[in-house]
Amino acid sequence: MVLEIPGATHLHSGKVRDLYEYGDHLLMVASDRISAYDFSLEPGIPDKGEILTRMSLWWFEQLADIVPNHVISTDVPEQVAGRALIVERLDMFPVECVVRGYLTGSGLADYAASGHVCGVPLPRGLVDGSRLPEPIFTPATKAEIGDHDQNITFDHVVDTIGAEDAAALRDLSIQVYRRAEEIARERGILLADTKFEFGRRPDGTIVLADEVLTPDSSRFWPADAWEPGRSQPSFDKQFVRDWLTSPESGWDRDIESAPPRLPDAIVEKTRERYLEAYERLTGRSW
Ligand SMILES: N#Cc1c(N)ncnc1-c1cnn(Cc2cccc(F)c2)c1
Repeated sequence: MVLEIPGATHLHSGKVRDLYEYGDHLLMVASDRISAYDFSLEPGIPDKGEILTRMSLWWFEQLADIVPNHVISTDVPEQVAGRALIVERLDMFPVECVVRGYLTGSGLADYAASGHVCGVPLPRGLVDGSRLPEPIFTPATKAEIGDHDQNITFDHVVDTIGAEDAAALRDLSIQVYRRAEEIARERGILLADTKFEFGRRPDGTIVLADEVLTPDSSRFWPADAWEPGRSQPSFDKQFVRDWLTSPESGWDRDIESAPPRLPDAIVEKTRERYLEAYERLTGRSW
């Protein structure tokens, strides 16, 4: 459901966020929607959009010394107060800048098939959840709605945007990941991987855009439950995943039907996990 927002023209909707033209700028709106197993679930998680917007803002502040960002203002229309940002309109690079510090998901699948991820060779013997010797840049192409991003090689990025910008995005992405991973780990959260989007200003400056380092753009794992060799619990989505895959939900993931509505208890526990992630990372109380 696209909101009618005075002064804003709807541009694009993702699974959990919406983008609007807003004068000379853009309005990026985070919904309370949550997605799992490639479905947008019902109901939304109360305050999720605001919690993740505040988290993203906090990260932009922590990273401002190493990379400029696109945030212009938080003075947004009343309808989306707290869960939207006015951002600078940039010329976006058509690359999902993924950095992985741990091996799982599509990275693990590529590694199992080839010993490489996005053309990057990895040591033998790694398992689900293994920490990588060094964080790796594993870019992807932006998928169409409903499709998965496609992992690509660095050379493909060079062919797409040129060698200078490709190297700049790689180096910036890894530098930002390293800083964020250390901050999160000190607070008991493992930043397994994350996805950045960058754009360019008319003067050529490369700017960190989109949302950053939220549980929607990253894998957040509780550090005290980390155990390589199996699937790691998600910091924020594990209650949802466990309920959906339990007999109680009656959902059969294999027949690709839409999942049932989440029970209130699961919604509330999930809201508390987003709050816990926000308060632990930022040190700020909600
Ligand atoms: N951020 C940013 C941005 C910018 N600062 N300038 C120009 N374009 C974008 C832009 C275009 N698509 N997206 C992804 C996106 C974000 C939010 C909600 C969505 F539905 C989809 C980002």
